[in-house]
Amino acid sequence: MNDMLRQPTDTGTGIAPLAFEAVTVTHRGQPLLGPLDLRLAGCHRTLVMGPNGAGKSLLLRLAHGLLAPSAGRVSWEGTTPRQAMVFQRPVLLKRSAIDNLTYALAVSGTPRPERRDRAREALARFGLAPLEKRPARVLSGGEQQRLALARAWLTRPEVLFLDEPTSALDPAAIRAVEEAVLDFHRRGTRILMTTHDLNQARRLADDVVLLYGGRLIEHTPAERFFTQPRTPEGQAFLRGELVW
Ligand SMILES: Nc1ncnc2c1ncn2[C@@H]1O[C@H](COP(=O)(O)OP(=O)(O)OP(=O)(O)O)[C@@H](O)[C@H]1O
Repeated sequence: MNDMLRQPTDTGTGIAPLAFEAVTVTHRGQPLLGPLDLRLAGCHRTLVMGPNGAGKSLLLRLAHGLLAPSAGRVSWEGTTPRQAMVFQRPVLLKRSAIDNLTYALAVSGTPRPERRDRAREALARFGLAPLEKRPARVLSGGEQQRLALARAWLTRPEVLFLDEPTSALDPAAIRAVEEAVLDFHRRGTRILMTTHDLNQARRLADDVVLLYGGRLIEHTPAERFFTQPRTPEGQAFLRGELVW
């Protein structure tokens, strides 16, 4: 095939859109989320915001396929992309930092001779080189989060989900996570991330999804959301007045 005609692989433009259609989640007959419709396309950084209990984590878990909707449909409009998810409290194996990474590489089919070098590169990239032999579970919160990001980095996800990845971190660690998010995006990864931090959302978002009481209130370009939110709920949220 002529190279000029080939779809670029590093811009994220080829990532299948993700569609939520009339999606609801109920628990013992009680509605938790929806019904909601949402479509995420392109290679954007979408920040999901809303008060405690609004349904942000549910939305991410649905998107990543960790939870099935009670009704409606969550589907990729095309080839299901490679995905990774980073949680507020990282889920790490009871092994050394480097072994957490070589294990992920083994699972993703990387030949054994390449694994250690690639894991070391990722550790260095996330400032963890001196800690490679340390048990992952004794790392500090910020170090664990960087290890989780390093692991995600190695799998070259086309879509990265992050659920409140910085809520327990100090300012330097928060900055490291935000820089990593920008690096993923520069490499062509679509980002879907929840946060409670308005300033963080201002720094990172291309567009904002606002949830409130399990309902999708608005999905708005960031520039517009932070200056002229479309809804009264959006306006109240920015004033810090939207509570559960
Ligand atoms: N497995 C579950 N069983 C029952 N209820 C659940 C379950 N998971 C979530 N919920 C409820 O669904 C609602 C939305 O939860 P979710 O975790 O998505 O909120 P959130 O917006 O991420 O909140 P926070 O900002 O506090 O993390 C909450 O009322 C929660 O109690």
